[in-house]
Amino acid sequence: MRPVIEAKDLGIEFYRSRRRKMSLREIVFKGKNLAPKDTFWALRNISFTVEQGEAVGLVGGNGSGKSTLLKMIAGVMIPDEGGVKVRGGVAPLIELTGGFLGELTARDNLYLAGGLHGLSKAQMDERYDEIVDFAGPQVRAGMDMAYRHFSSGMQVRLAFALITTLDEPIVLVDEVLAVGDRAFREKCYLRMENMLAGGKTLFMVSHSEADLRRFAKRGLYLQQGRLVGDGPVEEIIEQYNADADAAR
Ligand SMILES: Nc1ncnc2c1ncn2[C@@H]1O[C@H](COP(=O)(O)OP(=O)(O)OP(=O)(O)O)[C@@H](O)[C@H]1O
Repeated sequence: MRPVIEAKDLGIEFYRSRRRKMSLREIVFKGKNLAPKDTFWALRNISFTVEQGEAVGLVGGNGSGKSTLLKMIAGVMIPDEGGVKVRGGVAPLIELTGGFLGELTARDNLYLAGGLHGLSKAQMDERYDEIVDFAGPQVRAGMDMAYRHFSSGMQVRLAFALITTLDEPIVLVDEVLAVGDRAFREKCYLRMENMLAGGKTLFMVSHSEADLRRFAKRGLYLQQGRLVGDGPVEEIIEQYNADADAAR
């Protein structure tokens, strides 16, 4: 079977700071910015494949490139080198805002996001109650409010309820789950287990060993933008912990 995610020599370069303004002298004499390009590779030479139904946990220190990798798989960031092929749609929960628009009501955001993932208004009507029930009574009470007035926990509740209700075969989950309260996290865990049992592919970022052990069979380990580990999740956690201990 062909892999559902196929990253090949993936790389992305970022500016460390905003490009500085050109000086008058540069404009007059050169017409171009003489400052050296202050960039770095947030990710480079990243290659891996994920098969359908796999549960992969991505680990790495702060700033190692985890969220950036998720965004490239989701297609919201474009690599500067190499590429990532994704077969089948992706439902990403990668930022608190979940790509939702702050000025629109939560309800309009749901329909808009559903539409982006190929669901018609009638299909969203059918799923609306299931999504909002899962998100909880506070969210239901706020569905006609501008999304930006939602607390961060409420935002995650709605975004998680939505992405796990879509039909997309690949689900990406960033650390955002940590924002939910305990009762909600437990509901999310059950839903993630059901999704995996149903054959969906899960790609998650987590700093929680318990979560990684519970959901991921395989681990990928990023260190300063390089993929330094790919194997059974238990071994990857050990490798990551050993490096963290050595760095202390
Ligand atoms: N749009 C951007 N422009 C410039 N630099 C960026 C941009 N997005 C991320 N970075 C930088 O790229 C690096 C990787 O960031 P990323 O958010 O992917 O790390 P992470 O592993 O998810 O970190 P954390 O565990 O703290 O969430 C960091 O140095 C970050 O400052």
